[in-house]
Amino acid sequence: MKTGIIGLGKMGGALLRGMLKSGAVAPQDVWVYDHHKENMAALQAEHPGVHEAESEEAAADAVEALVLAVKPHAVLPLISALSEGDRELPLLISIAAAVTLDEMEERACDGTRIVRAMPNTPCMVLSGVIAYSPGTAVTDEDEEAARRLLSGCGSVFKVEESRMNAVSAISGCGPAYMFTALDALSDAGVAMGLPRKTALELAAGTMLGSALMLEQTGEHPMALRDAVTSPGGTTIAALNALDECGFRNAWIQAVKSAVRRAEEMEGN
Ligand SMILES: NC(=O)C1=CN([C@@H]2O[C@H](COP(=O)(O)OP(=O)(O)OC[C@H]3O[C@@H](n4cnc5c(N)ncnc54)[C@H](OP(=O)(O)O)[C@@H]3O)[C@@H](O)[C@H]2O)C=CC1
Ligand SMILES: O=C(O)[C@@H]1CCC=N1
Repeated sequence: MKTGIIGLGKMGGALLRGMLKSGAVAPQDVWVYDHHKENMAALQAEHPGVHEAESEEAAADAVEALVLAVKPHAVLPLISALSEGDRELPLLISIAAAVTLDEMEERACDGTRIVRAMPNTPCMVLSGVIAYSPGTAVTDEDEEAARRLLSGCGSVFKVEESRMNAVSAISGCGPAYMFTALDALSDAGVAMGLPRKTALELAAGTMLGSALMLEQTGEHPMALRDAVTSPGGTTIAALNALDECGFRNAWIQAVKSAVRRAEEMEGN
């Protein structure tokens, strides 16, 4: 399917690279547009054949599906601009946090098909998590097309739009929590005398392995945790210290803060 993307920043770049790497789209079927020429040049160097559109409108005219990967405050003005002259738009996939389907549909011509999605940066390595909600004009065929495109980059989940801020706070922002946890754990290793590189490799390998183990065994995380925790041993001492430092509460407060921030951003 001919696919476009407007905004080739951190998330748009990660998503498109994932789609290209997985073969969900072929380079010659891709049109990109970003204010920053260097973003397009970098992508074209990696994936020769990708077309550089002359403008946002040109990208929209060239494709069957168009991903809007601009910052949240830029999404509605972009949809208004694209809709000028009653242009019939391709299937739009917006990945902006805190911009609702209602707001987007209001800016577009009647019948514009819009999917709201929330990906995360691991899409770049085909291990993303992508949630989506279809807008009112989206057909089953559109939904299937969007799923096909996105599923090249990772696991795709359909969610109620009312859940999108919570999803965003878990999986959209989640890589930032994981990287912070990895840095903290490797710092701890360095504090205990390990070389930085070794500490980070141990921490990252452990995070990856634990996530795979959870996925592949289907066990509850606490059952898997118990298997590590020897009575009177070292793990329970560490877990006790995490509890004393408010570890679980810190995660809950982090997610609540992200949701609150998304609510503040909505309508702005
Ligand atoms: N980063 C992430 O992990 C995630 C981000 N998102 C969402 O993805 C969207 C993009 O985020 P992110 O990639 O981090 O942001 P970036 O700022 O890295 O990327 C946005 C890019 O789009 C460009 N741009 C803005 N407006 C236009 C326009 N009208 N035409 C062409 N290019 C334009 C920007 O240029 P300029 O800087 O000049 O405006 C910039 O290069 C946001 O809405 C965010 O909520 C969703 C999930 C995860
Ligand atoms: O920080 C943000 O607002 C965006 C949305 C989810 C991840 N990054």
